[in-house]
Amino acid sequence: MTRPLFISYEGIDGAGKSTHLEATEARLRAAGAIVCRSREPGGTPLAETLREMVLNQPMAPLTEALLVFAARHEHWLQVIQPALAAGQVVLCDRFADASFAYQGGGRGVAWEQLQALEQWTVAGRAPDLTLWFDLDPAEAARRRAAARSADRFEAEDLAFFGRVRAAYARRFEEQPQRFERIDAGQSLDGVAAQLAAALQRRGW
Ligand SMILES: Nc1ncnc2c1ncn2[C@@H]1O[C@H](COP(=O)(O)OP(=O)(O)O)[C@@H](O)[C@H]1O
Ligand SMILES: Cc1cn([C@H]2C[C@H](O)[C@@H](COP(=O)(O)OP(=O)(O)O)O2)c(=O)[nH]c1=O
Repeated sequence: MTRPLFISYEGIDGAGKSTHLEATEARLRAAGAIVCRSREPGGTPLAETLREMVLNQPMAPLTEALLVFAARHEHWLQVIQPALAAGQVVLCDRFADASFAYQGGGRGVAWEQLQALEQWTVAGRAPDLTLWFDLDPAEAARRRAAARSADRFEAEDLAFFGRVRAAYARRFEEQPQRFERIDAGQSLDGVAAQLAAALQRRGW
């Protein structure tokens, strides 16, 4: 595989994105791809600094939205665009859908404002494929509690994650051709099989 490809991983915290990123990376490398793996917020030194602020410091919802899109602009210019231009496959742990889900659904920032920021920062460019790990917030909270201590987002309640999940569903409905919805409530093997099938459906 030599054509450029941009894949994002999305879902509420604890849905299993990080667990399955590696398997997809191995599959694509085995198919001959040069893989650029990254994450948001982050992926450049400045964007990682912004990530620390967003994950740890209290701030207004709009400030949060401006910072995640500022980090995305840096990441887009310095990492994603050059990798795609070089014919690489970009695997990104979250992208703009996360801002619609968390800052839009979770915090209540207007959808139109987020759409304007998306145009400003990445010229509205969306991933070629978004793997949406969809999971019930209560199950996600159980998995997180067993795995790690919470940051500013992970400390939010079930109602917050219910709104985040609903906003992911809205993005899914707005751009269905770009998404593959993964039932993340299944076993590890079940989720892996869904991922493999999703990539195969698209010829990857
Ligand atoms: N399908 C699954 N069934 C049970 N536990 C899972 C499953 N997928 C992931 N986990 C566990 O849930 C926790 C959160 O997974 P993680 O990949 O870190 O989620 P995310 O990156 O989406 O926040 C980890 O401890 C992981 O081992
Ligand atoms: C990219 C992005 C992430 N986030 C949040 C969602 C996550 O709670 C957090 C970091 O994402 P993530 O990397 O999934 O966290 P972890 O390292 O715990 O696996 O940032 C936003 O609120 N807006 C955004 O635009």
